[in-house]
Amino acid sequence: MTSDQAGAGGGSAGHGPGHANVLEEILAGVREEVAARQERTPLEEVRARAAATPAAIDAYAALRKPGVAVIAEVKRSSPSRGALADIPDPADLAEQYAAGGARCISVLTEGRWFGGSLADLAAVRAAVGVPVLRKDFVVSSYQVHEARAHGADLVLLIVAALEQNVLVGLLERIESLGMTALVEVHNEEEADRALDAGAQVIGVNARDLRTLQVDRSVFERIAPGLPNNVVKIAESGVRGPHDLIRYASAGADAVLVGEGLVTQKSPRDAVAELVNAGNHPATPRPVR
Ligand SMILES: O=P(O)(O)OC[C@@H](O)[C@@H](O)c1c[nH]c2ccccc12
Repeated sequence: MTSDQAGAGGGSAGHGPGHANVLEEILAGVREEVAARQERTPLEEVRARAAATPAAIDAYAALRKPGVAVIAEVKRSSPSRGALADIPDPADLAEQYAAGGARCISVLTEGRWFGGSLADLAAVRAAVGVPVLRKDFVVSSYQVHEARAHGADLVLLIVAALEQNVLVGLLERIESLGMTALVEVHNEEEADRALDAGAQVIGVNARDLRTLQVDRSVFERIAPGLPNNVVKIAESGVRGPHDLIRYASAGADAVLVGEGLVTQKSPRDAVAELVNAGNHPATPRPVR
């Protein structure tokens, strides 16, 4: 077993009874949590809060600036690795990321598996001026309105979790609220579905959410088939500048990094090291 496969429950992490894979198990829990929140706070109330929130930042423009962008993630734990870091003050961590030059901050808001919350999102939003991503398993427009109400500029949509018509509907909802959708794929078929849906920002996750295995070559396979106007984000498996440069060589506009930052003594310095590698003249740039 490699270190990427180790963690809570070992190789069978997350395979609960009645679920074909980890993603299905997470989604079942998320649907329950969303229903419970919607009982407490009706959609109309969340909509009103979203409407009263300052306008979203243009994340597409931010991610297309020169140099490989670093998207730094606030991540306490994960199904594959278990507990990663305490993070008592997510706003402080986000400030360190921004000071290190992060172009964007990703905040896990899923609670059961990743230890995140919407309160973390709001705290990070209040602390930094760069775009903020709601990283969660979004399956309903209720969650999109929640994202905006807590200050998100970007919302993750995972193609493997969504029927095509739902993917299209959620993407339109995200854009209608002035936000940007980060559409996550893991294979060619999902990439085609993301493009068909109109995605402008596509994340290729090296981790298969069904099995939790990491394969960094997935980005190299999929990225060359994406049009130049699409922002290409390499997600997962960045442990240092070497991985960023490898992803950049395959056309990455940005890398999304969680574990490789939260486990560092100085997250600020760790981000700065990646940002410097992404700005280095020898680091390949995407062809426009
Ligand atoms: O910790 P890593 O290997 O740097 O990975 C970060 C990010 O890619 C990962 O957290 C992630 C990518 N897609 C997701 C979807 C849901 C939850 C988490 C994720």
